[in-house]
Amino acid sequence: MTVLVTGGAGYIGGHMALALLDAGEEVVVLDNLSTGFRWAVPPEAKLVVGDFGDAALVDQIIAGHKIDAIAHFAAKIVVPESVADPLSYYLNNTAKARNLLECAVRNEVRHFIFSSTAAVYGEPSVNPVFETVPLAPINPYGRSKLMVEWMLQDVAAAHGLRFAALRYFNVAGADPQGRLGQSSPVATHLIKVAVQAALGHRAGLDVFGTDYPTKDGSCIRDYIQVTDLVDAHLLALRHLRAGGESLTCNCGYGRGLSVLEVIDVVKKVSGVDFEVRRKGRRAGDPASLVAGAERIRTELGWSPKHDDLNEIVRQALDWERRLHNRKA
Ligand SMILES: NC(=O)c1ccc[n+]([C@@H]2O[C@H](COP(=O)([O-])OP(=O)(O)OC[C@H]3O[C@@H](n4cnc5c(N)ncnc54)[C@H](O)[C@@H]3O)[C@@H](O)[C@H]2O)c1
Ligand SMILES: O=c1ccn([C@@H]2O[C@H](COP(=O)(O)OP(=O)(O)O[C@H]3O[C@H](CO)[C@@H](O)[C@H](O)[C@H]3O)[C@@H](O)[C@H]2O)c(=O)[nH]1
Repeated sequence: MTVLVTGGAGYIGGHMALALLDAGEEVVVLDNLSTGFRWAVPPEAKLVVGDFGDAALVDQIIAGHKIDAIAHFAAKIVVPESVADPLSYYLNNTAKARNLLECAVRNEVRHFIFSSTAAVYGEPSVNPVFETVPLAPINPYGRSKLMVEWMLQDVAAAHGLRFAALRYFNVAGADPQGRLGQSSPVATHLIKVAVQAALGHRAGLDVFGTDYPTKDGSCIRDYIQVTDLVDAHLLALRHLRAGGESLTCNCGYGRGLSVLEVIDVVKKVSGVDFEVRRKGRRAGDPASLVAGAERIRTELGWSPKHDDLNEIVRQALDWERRLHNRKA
């Protein structure tokens, strides 16, 4: 059996391709390389360069490779961009996901793993936030993803497909073996940006908002290491293949860290006191977002192995150095 990984040339999908191959699975990556990289796809995986919304191409891949599961990572992921250009998010993340689901149904692919996001919660009134709270995304990115969760529920009810919708909190770190990491030159993620500042690859860091109602005024997030995250996908795949019910789970540690705390750890681990500028709030940022993290442990037996922020930052630093050297 073969797993189709959409977005497998990107950050998280690339780690998933590695993890699947490590587990002895066959992997086909479908990626249009809009933000991903050809070199990020492991050589043992087959790479098809194309669009996951291209139904004829997806039909052909499924038929040609005995695909029994689709792990759907491909998406546009930048929240402020989704505010400025919502229709491109509803096309890429929602409308094309509908086409992909139609292909899955038509070709009787029974298992579907979807990269959802904590952005479906919007600005939760209580943290940690559990899967059962009412969903109220506050930006087009979150809405474009929530609509896919709804489609999955409806498709699962009507057809023989079962799904795992995994709501990632803030993904960080890199492959512990140093094979891959976050590679986008324009990434906006806090740990990535802080590490680049520490290595002198960008001039310092702006803290977006220090007047939030939090312990130190900066935003609180739940940072999950990328290998721990893809482990959850392997467990979800096993669960679905064993006949388990569809499920929706938060993926986080249940631990809130402030922006300023993260910056302190990056400074400590790197040994560099880079410039930090206190700026105004960034549009669309909720004050706190921490996972209620029990369901994934009880439903899938998941337990994290890399939940130490020092280790996560070390991995991100190591990867950033490698990336810089490979470009040089
Ligand atoms: N990074 C995070 O912190 C985070 C948090 C929550 C959810 N997610 C979700 O995880 C998934 C992966 O995110 P990432 O951080 O690896 O992003 P990424 O940009 O590194 O990867 C996305 C990949 O999808 C590909 N892609 C985009 N549109 C495509 C299309 N139409 N056809 C084919 N390929 C296409 C890109 O080329 C890229 O390789 C996304 O669905 C994202 O919404 C990420
Ligand atoms: O240069 C920076 C970058 C970020 N931040 C702050 O750091 C926090 C985390 O920001 P970021 O790393 O950009 O992540 P989020 O905006 O929380 O979004 C991430 O996490 C969400 C789920 O929680 C996912 O849906 C998104 O795809 C993913 O980018 C926020 O308070 C930002 O304002 C800064 O202060 N300075």
